[in-house]
Parts: sequence; C-alpha cells; structure tokens
Amino acid sequence: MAAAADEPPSGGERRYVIGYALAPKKQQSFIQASLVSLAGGRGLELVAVDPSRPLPEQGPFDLLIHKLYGEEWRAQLDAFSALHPSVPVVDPPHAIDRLHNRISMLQVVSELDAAPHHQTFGIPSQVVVYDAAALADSGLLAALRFPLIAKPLVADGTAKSHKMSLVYHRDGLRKLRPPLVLQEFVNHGGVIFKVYVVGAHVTCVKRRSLPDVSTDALADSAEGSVSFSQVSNLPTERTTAQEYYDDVRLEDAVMPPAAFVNHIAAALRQALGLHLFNFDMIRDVRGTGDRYLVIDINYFPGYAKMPGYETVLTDFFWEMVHPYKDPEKEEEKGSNHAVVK
Ligand SMILES: Nc1ncnc2c1ncn2[C@@H]1O[C@H](COP(=O)(O)OP(=O)(O)OP(=O)(O)O)[C@@H](O)[C@H]1O
Ligand SMILES: O=P(O)(O)O[C@H]1[C@H](OP(=O)(O)O)[C@@H](OP(=O)(O)O)[C@@H](O)[C@@H](O)[C@@H]1OP(=O)(O)O
Ligand SMILES: [Mg+2]
Ligand SMILES: [Mg+2]
Repeated sequence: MAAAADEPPSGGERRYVIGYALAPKKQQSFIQASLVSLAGGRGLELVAVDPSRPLPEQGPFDLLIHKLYGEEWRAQLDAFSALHPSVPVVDPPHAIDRLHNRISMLQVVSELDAAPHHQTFGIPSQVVVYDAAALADSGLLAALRFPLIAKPLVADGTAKSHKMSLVYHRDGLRKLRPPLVLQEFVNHGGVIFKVYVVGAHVTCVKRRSLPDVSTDALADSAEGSVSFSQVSNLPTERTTAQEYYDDVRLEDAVMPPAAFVNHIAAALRQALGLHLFNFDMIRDVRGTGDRYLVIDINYFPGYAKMPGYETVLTDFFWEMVHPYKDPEKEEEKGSNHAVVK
C-alpha cells in the first residue's frame, strides 16, 4: 500500500504527492529531471497517474494536474473529486472545454473589460462556418476583409486541429473543409507574443509568426490559399528552410508593456477559471493605435519552453497544496488515502 501523503518522511518534513496525467509526448517534454529534482527538494513529489486504473487505487494525492480528454477520464476525475473534494484538480474539465472551440475560446476575450492602459486589446473579426454551402454565401463574408485565416473550429489537440490555411481571395475558400472559423489575417510584423500563465505567474515571450501579407501579394496570388501548421512552434533561429522569415528580426521586436499583459492575463484567468494556459497575442500594425489582438488560447501549453519553468511550476505546486495556511484545512488534506484491503 502506498504511504499516506501526510505521513512525515524520516526527516520529519511533510511531503506532498502531485499526480500528473499527461499524454506520453507531453509527459516527456514537461516532466524533466530538473523539475522533478527542484520540486522534490521542496517536498513535492511528482507521480505519474495511470489513467486506465481507478484513481483511488493510485493515491493518495495532494494535487492532480492533467491534460487528458474523453468521457472515461472525466468520469474518473468526477468520481475522485466526489471522494476527495479538498484535493485540487487542475483544471476542472468543464472549464477546459471552452478552449476546445475557437469561437467560445475567443468569446471570453471579447467580454473582458477594457484595460486601464494606453494600449487596447480585442480579437480579430471572425465568422463560424458549419458547412460547405455556407462558404458560398457572400453575405457571410460581408463583415470580413481578405486575407483570411481559416482555422478548424475544434481545437482538441489533434494534428488536424492545428491545420490552418491562409486565404487570399474568394476562390481560396473552395478547398476548405468546414466546420471552421474564418478570421481576418491581421498584419503584425511577423512576431507573436506568447503569454504563459501559471496561477498568478505570467511570462511573455516573443516568437516568429507568419510574415505580413502585402497588398501586392494579395492581388498576385494565383493559389487562392496556402496551408500550414503550428507555425508558432518554429525554432527562433533562422535556417535556410525559413528564408521567408529572414526579414523579421525577432530581437528587434518590442514587447508589449508588462502591466498591460499582466492585466489581460489576470482577467482571462478569472474569466476562464483556469490556472494553466497560454494565449497568443499579436500587435495590429494596420492602424496607428497601440492595439493587440488575442488569436489563440491553449490549455496546459509547452511550459518547458518558458524560461525558468522549473521554479515557476514548483512555486505553483507549493501554493496549490498550501492554499490558505489554515490549520483546519491542512488537517483535511491527505485524507484521500487509497483504501486497499
Ligand atoms: N488572425 C490572425 N492574423 C495573423 N496571424 C494569425 C492569425 N491567427 C493566427 N495567426 C498565425 O497563425 C499561427 C497559428 O494560429 P493559432 O495560434 O490560432 O493556431 P494553433 O494551432 O492553435 O496554435 P498553437 O500551436 O499555439 O496552439 C499563429 O501563431 C500566428 O502566427
Ligand atoms: O504538447 P501538447 O500536445 O500539449 O501541445 C501544445 C503545445 O505544447 P508543446 O510545446 O508541449 O507541444 C503548445 O505550444 P506553445 O503554445 O507552448 O508553444 C501549443 O501548441 C498547444 O496548442 C499544444 O496543445 P494542443 O493545442 O495540441 O492541445
Ligand atoms: Mg497559437
Ligand atoms: Mg492553439
């Protein structure tokens, strides 16, 4: 039988068990030796959860983190929470659901109050297209200006959900497969800002993005549309294969002010009810104002790419298992011991 999580080890220090349920690829990138060791040094033990086995058999846990989907996994989490209501599950599946649809995902952003800053933020104009017949409807496009970016409506982590097309003119729409979102492609200087949120912590980094589309390119494009996938995961160095991006100097890109970024991150965190996510933001270079657009929100993104991720995540785990420093609450903790006869 597993030791009780609140049983002090021989050193007398309380240890906490953090169960993680992640797909193999995610586990490999996120659970690095450096994180395991830093967290371990603070009494936070990272333990892999086997989603195919009942959770109560695998505990006790003081915190569960996960990025798995499906009805069975959901039922597992619901049953676990019913049994151990005081153990945080980061994050609740119903809150993550909103990020699996590219309309509901950005709807949250458009409902936020304006930032108390000189800069403004919003989302690009977009419409949802459910079937091929709707693509032929000219009324649908009345509110949009080309070029457009076509994104699968569902953002469920599959390779298909990351496959996008840049659409230069009407003819380019024919090849598309709904359901999808047609969003205005906004020129933004080829640089994207990725804002990583881990509880109250916020880190903004810059990455290469799609280059701006010139009016000439728009007029000349014979293709009508071009497809691509996960462009924001391109390496930051220039390679010969990336000659398209050579005119963008990432190091020259000016970051948005930290206070502004922090404001949006905090507001989103509250509105979404999530602890672990990132959002992609671009600076709209079309107008003269200092306007930023949120174009994507991802649950439990690639934190290992965030500078100092081990410290940030360890602090977060610590805070999650020490929520109020309330002695009564502390007693409740660790009560999810496996019942093994
Ligand atoms: N409205 C837009 N205007 C300009 N460029 C955009 C727009 N939407 C997306 N892009 C570009 O396309 C890329 C992919 O779009 P998006 O982030 O929505 O896809 P994703 O597959 O969900 O990405 P991620 O890997 O971050 O989950 C962005 O990183 C950005 O470079
Ligand atoms: O590993 P995962 O499958 O979670 O992939 C996520 C990926 O993280 P990784 O870098 O660890 O691959 C994220 O990258 P960054 O935004 O942090 O650059 C982002 O692309 C998410 O959209 C992906 O999640 P998905 O949308 O596919 O669920
Ligand atoms: Mg993105
Ligand atoms: Mg995404």
